Amino acid sequence: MPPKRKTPAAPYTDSTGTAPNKRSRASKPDPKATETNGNGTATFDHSRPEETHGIVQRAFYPPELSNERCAMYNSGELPRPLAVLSTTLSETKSARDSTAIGESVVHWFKRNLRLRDNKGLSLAAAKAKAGGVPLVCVFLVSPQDYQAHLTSAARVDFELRTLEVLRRDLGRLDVPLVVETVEKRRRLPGRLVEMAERWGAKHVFCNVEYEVDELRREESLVKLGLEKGIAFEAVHDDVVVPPGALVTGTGKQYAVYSPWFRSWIKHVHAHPELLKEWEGPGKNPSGARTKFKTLFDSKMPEAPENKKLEPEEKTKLERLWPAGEHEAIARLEKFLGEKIGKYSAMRNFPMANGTACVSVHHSVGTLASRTSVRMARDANNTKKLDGGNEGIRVWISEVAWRDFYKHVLANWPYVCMNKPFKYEYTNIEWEYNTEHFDAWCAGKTGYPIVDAAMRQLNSTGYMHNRCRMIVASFLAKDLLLDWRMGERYFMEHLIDGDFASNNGGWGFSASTGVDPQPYFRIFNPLLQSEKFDAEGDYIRKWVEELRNVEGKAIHDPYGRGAAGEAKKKGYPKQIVEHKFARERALTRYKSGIGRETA
Ligand SMILES: Cc1cc2nc3c(=O)[nH]c(=O)nc-3n(C[C@H](O)[C@H](O)[C@H](O)COP(=O)(O)OP(=O)(O)OC[C@H]3O[C@@H](n4cnc5c(N)ncnc54)[C@H](O)[C@@H]3O)c2cc1C
Repeated sequence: MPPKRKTPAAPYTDSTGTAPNKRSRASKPDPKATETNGNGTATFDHSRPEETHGIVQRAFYPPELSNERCAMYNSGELPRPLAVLSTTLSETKSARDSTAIGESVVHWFKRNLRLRDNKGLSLAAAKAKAGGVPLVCVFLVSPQDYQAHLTSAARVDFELRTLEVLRRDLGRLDVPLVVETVEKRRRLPGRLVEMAERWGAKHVFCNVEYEVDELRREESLVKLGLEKGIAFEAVHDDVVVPPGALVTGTGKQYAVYSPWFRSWIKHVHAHPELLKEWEGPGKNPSGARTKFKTLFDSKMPEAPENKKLEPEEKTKLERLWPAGEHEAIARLEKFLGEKIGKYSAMRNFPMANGTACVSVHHSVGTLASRTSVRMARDANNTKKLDGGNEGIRVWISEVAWRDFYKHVLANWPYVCMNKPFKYEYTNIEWEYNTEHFDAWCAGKTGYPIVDAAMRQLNSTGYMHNRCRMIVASFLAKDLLLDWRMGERYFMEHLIDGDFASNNGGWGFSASTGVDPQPYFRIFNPLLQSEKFDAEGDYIRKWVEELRNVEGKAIHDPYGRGAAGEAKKKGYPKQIVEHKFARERALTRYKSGIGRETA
């Protein structure tokens, strides 16, 4: 039975932020509605804030993991899901390798919605070609996965638009793309195997996803497949360097970015094949269209009801974020040709338009990070990842952050179970002030830079990286709200929502993640505003109430002589005072760390 709680479609406000932001209230689950989980058993614990505030989604998951179990993942007493999948793949290798070709080969698209440079697809196409059989492609829409993973309506829409492009491109090669909705997520592996059987396929390929649910699903598919005589292959594609490949001198996984990045560079230079471009699929044998006629004719499903955008939101996002891999490559080429040289100098200024804006493509997989890194390397005069053009070097190091957070996710899987990387920080006593949370969501905190950023997110599904850091720090440190509420809000609104990068970014900003900086590094929102939006243009763009405010008053209208104008336009006063909030955060963090788990 599907979970009862519905996550409403994310509304997109205009730049005034005055459109009713239903979303912020709706993000808090109705306790009554979550009494029943996906398995039909009542498990909601009203005494636990992480449940009442929708951080742990009991409709899909067990209660918050204990610190003791986190420690067991670290000590190896509990096996990591990626290790379990790898073991199953190696134990079944000979059985899979000796599986006969069948009548077709299947590629299962997930977050890799492109033909170009797609490892799983390339291997599937090569297998089909060698066996002289058609390639058949499939994408399964899973509404329960969208809910469990808090996928934003903007992203669902982007995915479906991308699938249209993919289907058109595959059709030109006489390759069918079947897109089908599977209502119950538990049914998904069985449905995929049924489809393969129906198409006479003995080989199914996909690219690995590193979230725990997905790794476990892939592992079950390897076993289930073999029971039915089907070889299921899951390969590394979403990262440049597969998780686990980089270890410290003492054989441990890196938990700090800088040494990890030096090791990443060395590894990629030593293994240039990691950046090789995977060949795209060729044309299917003649006869594929006749044999699979019904598959070519199948209809594209609509977004699930609770993930539908309003028509005007849809039109706006289509214009802002055109879908498909051709658009992704065009954006990347434009950035490499025109902007990358100044990336290092401009990347921190939200109004500078100095970044690539390709995160949605990396996230949905219309662009492989491998492709991005290779193309940037080739544009460098050293033809290497380091040295040469500073902008290129720095941009590659930013794309590498994406790999880094996937490695963190694979190596510390409890970050995917609502626990912070520093799990001992679970015990910090957070505020669960819903008025503050709602003000943050709606961009009405009285801190113009925070409000501008939140309104950019609510309006476009995107926020500049510097602003993501500012608003995340503000939520966790100034409002002292449980950072996981902010993490959730981001996932429900970002078009580029990616679990690993989002969780990593929030952990970094809340000092609960893989950041060697201590918790007492607290952003001052006013100083951040003055430094990164010195003229206030970003604020004026997004906070309509302050459009007429001139000079330095834009950063703090009530404190710098623009109170009359701000009040007249209905702009709120600061909901907390930074100095007080900073001291409160320092005290709470200090006393929370080391406290015994409840
Ligand atoms: C609190 C917080 C939450 C975030 N949530 C997400 C998220 O859900 N999805 C997401 O893709 N990024 C996330 N980021 C990272 C970053 O903000 C975006 O990737 C970036 O703003 C995308 O813009 P761009 O494509 O112009 O980036 P560019 O600066 O051009 O960088 C190129 C690419 O490198 C990768 N990248 C850059 N910075 C980071 C980073 N800090 N972490 C991981 N990858 C990075 C992205 O894939 C990006 O497209 C988050 C950061 C923070 C601080």
